[in-house]
Amino acid sequence: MAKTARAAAVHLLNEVLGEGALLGQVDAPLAALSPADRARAQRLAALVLRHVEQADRVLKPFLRKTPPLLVVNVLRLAVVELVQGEAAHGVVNEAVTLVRNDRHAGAFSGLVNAVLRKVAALEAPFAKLPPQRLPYWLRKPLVDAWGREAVTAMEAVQAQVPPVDLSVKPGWQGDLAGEPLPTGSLRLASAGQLSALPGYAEGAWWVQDAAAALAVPLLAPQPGEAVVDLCAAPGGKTLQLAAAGAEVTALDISEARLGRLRENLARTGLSAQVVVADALTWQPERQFDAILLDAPCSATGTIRRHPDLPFIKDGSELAELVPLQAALLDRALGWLKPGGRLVYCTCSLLPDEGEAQLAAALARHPGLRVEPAAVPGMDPAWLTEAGALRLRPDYWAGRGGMDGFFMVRLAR
Ligand SMILES: C[S@@+](CC[C@H](N)C(=O)[O-])C[C@H]1O[C@@H](n2cnc3c(N)ncnc32)[C@H](O)[C@@H]1O
Repeated sequence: MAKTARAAAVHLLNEVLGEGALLGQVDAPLAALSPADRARAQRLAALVLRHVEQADRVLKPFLRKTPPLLVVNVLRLAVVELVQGEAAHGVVNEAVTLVRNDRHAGAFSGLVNAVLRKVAALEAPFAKLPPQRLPYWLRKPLVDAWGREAVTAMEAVQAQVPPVDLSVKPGWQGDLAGEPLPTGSLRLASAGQLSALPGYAEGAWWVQDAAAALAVPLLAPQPGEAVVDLCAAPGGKTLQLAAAGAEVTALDISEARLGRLRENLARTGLSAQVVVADALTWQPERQFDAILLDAPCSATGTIRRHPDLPFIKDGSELAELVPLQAALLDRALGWLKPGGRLVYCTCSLLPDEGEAQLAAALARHPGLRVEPAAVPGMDPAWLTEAGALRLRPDYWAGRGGMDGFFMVRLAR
């Protein structure tokens, strides 16, 4: 069992890079740690995942053969910490101890010591290296869609620790230091312990990426309107809909994820009717003024917040996701009242889950039309030719970027 944050970080890396586990779903290595050390372990693991490629390039000249994964991950963590300016003796000593204490890797402790002393003597070892590249299966379609320069800019943003964005309940007068973004979110440069911030206990705000927060303004829910949020959990968009005064039905197939949605509603004092169901078979008893379909997707727009994704996904799930998105959209369109509107969105950078999905839906549904996107604070450059919003991590790069999203408002 890991006794220090660094040891736990190495175990987390072993699970992600060796077993293909999602970083957020690995708990065992964290079990014996204090909350502060758990957070540090997760932060360190995420930091390494943002720089695996550079760390490996720095290490390569010093390794004749590739050591076992645990040793490699100890070395990667140490390199990244040295680059961050951590004191060399502490970093090197703990790396050596971690390896020495491992039953299978103990013999490599001398190598670790020798390699890290050489790395510690280098000046700014990452300075001339490009940001970590996305894997080929993802990079290729992104370069085809957005161009090489844009993809490099996305990779540069994905290498940075992202800021924390909050959606604040309308009318809250509390005092929270942060950068008010043009679209209404509040951006915190360094969040620290969120639950200690003003307004947390009274549920005055919730964490939600600034790009994710645009789908609800695009739908523009009105007080008293009947709105269904399909694929609602964990509920960031449900909270926005409820805060706008809509009568919200929040549906999701996952009971576990809806548990988090219920907690979020309870903390913020907002209300919604919660339904556990498969949207492909659910039969609503009414039609809706507005529908939000935040469809399951590759989540490739969220890599800046989830640097583990490029290492565990291979694009194979798209073969199921793309038809599922189309089926959900076809079904949801049938639940709109005459004159109603639907927002379809995905946190994906891939046109197959966005622009192409829209074009196919317009071809399948004669009479369906796009209502060109207009949300407060939006940059006209985000608008596609078809009238949808294409949001990318490299937008607002100087401010810390935003998650990648596609969103479109449809009516018929
Ligand atoms: C992108 S996430 C939704 C995020 C959420 N809208 C938010 O803002 O917090 C997609 C959700 O779709 C749900 N989902 C996947 N397939 C579904 C289906 N057939 N019916 C209903 N929900 C589904 C997943 O459980 C997941 O919670």
